[in-house]
Amino acid sequence: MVLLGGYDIEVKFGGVTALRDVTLEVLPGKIHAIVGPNGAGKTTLLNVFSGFIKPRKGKVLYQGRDITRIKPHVRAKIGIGRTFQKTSEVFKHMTVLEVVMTGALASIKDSVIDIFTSALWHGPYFRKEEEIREIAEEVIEFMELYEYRHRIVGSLPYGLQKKVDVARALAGKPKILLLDEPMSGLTREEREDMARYIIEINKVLGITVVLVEHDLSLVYDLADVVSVFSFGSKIAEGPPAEILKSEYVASAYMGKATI
Ligand SMILES: Nc1ncnc2c1ncn2[C@@H]1O[C@H](COP(=O)(O)OP(=O)(O)OP(=O)(O)O)[C@@H](O)[C@H]1O
Repeated sequence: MVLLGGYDIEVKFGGVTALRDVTLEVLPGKIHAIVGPNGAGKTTLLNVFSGFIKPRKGKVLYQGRDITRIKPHVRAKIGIGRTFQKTSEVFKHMTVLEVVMTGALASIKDSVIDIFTSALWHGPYFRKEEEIREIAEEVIEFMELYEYRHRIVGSLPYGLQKKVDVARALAGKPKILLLDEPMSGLTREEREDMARYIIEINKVLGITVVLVEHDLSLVYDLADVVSVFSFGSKIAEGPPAEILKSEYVASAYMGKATI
């Protein structure tokens, strides 16, 4: 059964068609990479999956349910987590622990902490905060961020900021994690480190991963399936060993290195 699927998706920004009749199905347990040149529509598709962009046409199904009109925070609650290309300005001023705790809020059943209730009776409020902190601490441990947990995110090197964003998304206990270029701007060593976490997230935690990535050699090593986008359309899909060697795909990259 398909875990998350977009069907005949069309997105336009003014005169620009960012996605044209795109259908993409993500199977559970896989690492599904999305590649393509700049402006191909990769981030737009992640935004459609996570609910930040509503498609003009088409629908999004999650575990067989139509979620096309469901808001991003609700999608996070039902198991669709995501990271962003850039760390948000808000998160930059918070500590690592605080940022990861905001992610954990999504995994708590009733995450709206009711100030009124907490003023009357401290029990539920503190239990929830404790639960949130526990989830955050677990994820911080998993991502090996312990020594940085009280550091302000904006003061950390870029590679660590990317790790914090992955940790924030993981704390929401997603069933599927949408990673938007988690390795861009990282050093070779940091990229290898991030690749290791992605494998662990998938194999150890059992989380399905959708990975938007420019580095084709990493995709070759990591992904079970790769979808290639060009000018808003999906032009190829299949196992990386087959797809990334095709002449057609190479020409879509217009001279960019393939494997
Ligand atoms: N908010 C927006 N307003 C206007 N145009 C947009 C917006 N977001 C994306 N676009 C346009 O839609 C097209 C697809 O963009 P998108 O960011 O999805 O591509 P991408 O494949 O993720 O590229 P990159 O690899 O550079 O991140 C591009 O032409 C882009 O300029």
